[in-house]
Amino acid sequence: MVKWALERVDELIVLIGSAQESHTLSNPFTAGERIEMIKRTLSAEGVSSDRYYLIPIPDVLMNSVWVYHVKMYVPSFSSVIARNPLVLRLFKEAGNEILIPPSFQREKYNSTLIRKYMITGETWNDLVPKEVFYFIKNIGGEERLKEIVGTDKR
Ligand SMILES: Nc1ncnc2c1ncn2[C@@H]1O[C@H](COP(=O)(O)OP(=O)(O)OP(=O)(O)O)[C@@H](O)[C@H]1O
Ligand SMILES: NC(=O)c1ccc[n+]([C@@H]2O[C@H](COP(=O)(O)O)[C@@H](O)[C@H]2O)c1
Repeated sequence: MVKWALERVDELIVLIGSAQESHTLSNPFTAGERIEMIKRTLSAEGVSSDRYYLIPIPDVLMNSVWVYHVKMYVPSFSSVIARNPLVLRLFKEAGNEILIPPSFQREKYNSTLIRKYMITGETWNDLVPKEVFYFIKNIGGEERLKEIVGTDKR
């Protein structure tokens, strides 16, 4: 997705959404951990860090003010790249230009499914970049998820 975007824009701002969340089933990793995973992957892929920013954005309770909240955290930008329907809707209503990237085998690369595999012990190493796989292994990510959902056997 980042490579697709960088073919179309000079500089990319990657938002780390729901940045306040961690240690939950849907967002098991801290914003800082997510930043590390993305940075390690992009570095291994030869993407220069001069071309992107990684900016954590906590959620707000009111969708109608979210775009203005995002704008407070990021440098000025010319267009928005997203697939999430709510994100597209909110930026469109705020008058921003939208670019919708293609789906890259979304049925296979599905975070909800990958987290499920981490809990059930099914193979997930081929569903994430290897830098992400080793990072999650090293921080005990699978154990964290299993403990959160209460399936850890200890
Ligand atoms: N294979 C893909 N092709 C296109 N866009 C993708 C792909 N995978 C993720 N995305 C986009 O990247 C963003 C993050 O997706 P990701 O699956 O990591 O988290 P998510 O949308 O929170 O999913 P989940 O709810 O399963 O955790 C989403 O906007 C999604 O549309
Ligand atoms: N009101 C809000 O805080 C608000 C609104 C729209 C999107 N978001 C965030 O944007 C992100 C969108 O995620 P994906 O692009 O990964 O689907 C999520 O983290 C979501 O919580 C937050």
